[in-house]
Amino acid sequence: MTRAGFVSLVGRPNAGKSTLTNALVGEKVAITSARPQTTRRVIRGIVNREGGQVILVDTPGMHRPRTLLGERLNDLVRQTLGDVDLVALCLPANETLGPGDAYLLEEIKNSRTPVIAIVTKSDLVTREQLAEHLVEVAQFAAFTEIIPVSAATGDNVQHLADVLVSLMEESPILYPEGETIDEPERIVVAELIREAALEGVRDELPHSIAVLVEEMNERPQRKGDKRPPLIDIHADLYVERDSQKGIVIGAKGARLKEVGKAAREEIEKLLACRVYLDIHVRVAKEWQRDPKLLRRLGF
Ligand SMILES: Nc1nc2c(ncn2[C@@H]2O[C@H](COP(=O)(O)OP(=O)(O)OP(=O)(O)O)[C@@H](O)[C@H]2O)c(=O)[nH]1
Repeated sequence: MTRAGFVSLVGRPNAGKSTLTNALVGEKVAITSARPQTTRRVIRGIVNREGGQVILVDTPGMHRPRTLLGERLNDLVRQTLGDVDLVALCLPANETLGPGDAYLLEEIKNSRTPVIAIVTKSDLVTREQLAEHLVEVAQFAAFTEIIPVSAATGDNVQHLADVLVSLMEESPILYPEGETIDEPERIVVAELIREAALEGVRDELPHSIAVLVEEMNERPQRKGDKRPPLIDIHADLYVERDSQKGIVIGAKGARLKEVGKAAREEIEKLLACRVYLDIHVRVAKEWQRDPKLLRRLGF
């Protein structure tokens, strides 16, 4: 008999949730970033082990809602918590426990879902510091399990995967094996473009970029052509102000060209195909407060 179920990784911004999701799934599905609050969508990865399967839900970082977007994010987090079999609270080994963690823990308790602690980024501290941190975490709440892990070095990642599976209910596997992404490709592609567009200009454009993939079509291939299929992708990149449009495009379009190249390479890796990528930069004033546009952007 196998075990299977849904697990939600939660934690304050930058706790290492996306990186850990990638390490567990073994493929780039969630978008990692050196900056907080970039994971805007619930992206699932599927972990297959001998004993069963865990479907990972990567939740956005919790933060105080400032805009409509923020409110939706927090709704999403709450909705996710009640919907899963297990919540794993990610607590970075190199940071002290804080009010943010207490707030999250309270939210999890309200959802009545079982909770374990994952102490992330274990490679960033000494063994002594890690031991001290584990004691602190044990005193913080009655976790079913506390597991230290490093997504960067891979240390303990496989053990964590086994523990997650062992905590699931007995169940047949929920998704066919080999399937690793439970997310429309367009959304993942949009995230890769957004990530490339933010590279190097995060301070100037904190949360002001959104990407919508308008079209994604495979070109008919000539008979006998052995190359990977070619996919045409047309995407709109939304900024809030004209000045931001200038930043994204750069002098004579140089920066947008680089963004397009970086995004294209990532998309080609992900989809194992060739990509023709066309990005249009548009100004949508206050898009974060526009419910209609937010809905179109998938929030
Ligand atoms: N040294 C080290 N760095 C890590 C590890 N895991 C994540 N990081 C780094 O920590 C930063 C944040 O990681 P993310 O995975 O984006 O964090 P997140 O919790 O998904 O962040 P949000 O999207 O803001 O919610 C990135 O710069 C990662 O490279 C780890 O195991 N070791």
